[in-house]
Amino acid sequence: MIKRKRFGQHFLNSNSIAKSIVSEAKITKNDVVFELGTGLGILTPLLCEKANKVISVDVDKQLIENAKSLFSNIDNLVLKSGDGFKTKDSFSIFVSNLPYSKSKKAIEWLAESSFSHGVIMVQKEFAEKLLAKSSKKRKAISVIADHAFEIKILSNVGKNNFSPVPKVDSVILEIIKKNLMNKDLIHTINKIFSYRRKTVRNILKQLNKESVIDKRVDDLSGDEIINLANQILEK
Ligand SMILES: C[S@@+](CC[C@H](N)C(=O)[O-])C[C@H]1O[C@@H](n2cnc3c(N)ncnc32)[C@H](O)[C@@H]1O
Repeated sequence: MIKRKRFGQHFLNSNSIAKSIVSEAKITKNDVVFELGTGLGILTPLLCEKANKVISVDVDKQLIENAKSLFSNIDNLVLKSGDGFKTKDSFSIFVSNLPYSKSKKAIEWLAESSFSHGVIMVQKEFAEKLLAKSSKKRKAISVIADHAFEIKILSNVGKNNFSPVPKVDSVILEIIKKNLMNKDLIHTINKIFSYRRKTVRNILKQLNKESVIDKRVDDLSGDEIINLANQILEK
């Protein structure tokens, strides 16, 4: 099977890590689990054992065909090929070893989606960005993630647990939904960070609004950035 780099196809090869991801997801028989990226299906049957229903999507048709024949005897599994970020399905728990190039998109999409909690595997550097506390390291995605979720590091995963071996190590995170965000708010937070050297007064002036605050974006707390974004969005 050809592994396609552009789809982030580094498959987990450790059954014990797969088991611990599924156990950390705290799935009950009332839950609908959404798995983004079926891959070779290391997590999929384990999720089905715990859940009422599992919807597993992979952008790679070949992988879905493969999973359909492997898991034809599992009756609470729905396999779909396509872009998982375009799903209209509702779910209570999200589980994914994310394709790393789509991590930012995944966090923004999850911030807009209504669900209870999830377990995700991300590149170590991306996890550090999400959890960055100092304003220098903080990015728009750190503020979005902090507003949308409570995030806990569950464990570190070395690169040798994947085939083919990627260049980077990974981290497993628990994400618990705190606030539902909309597209406009997410877009505005990203916009604010494109002006990070400017003061609040100057940012708002540019948008025909007023403020007496002379602090720069880097000097604002996460909550202050959310408030500023909401002020910008006010009609
Ligand atoms: C890091 S692999 C993980 C696969 C498997 N869950 C595992 O743990 O080994 C990421 C998977 O996501 C799939 N993928 C990439 N972009 C996607 C998208 N937009 N929607 C659904 N699946 C996607 C890739 O084809 C790949 O199978």
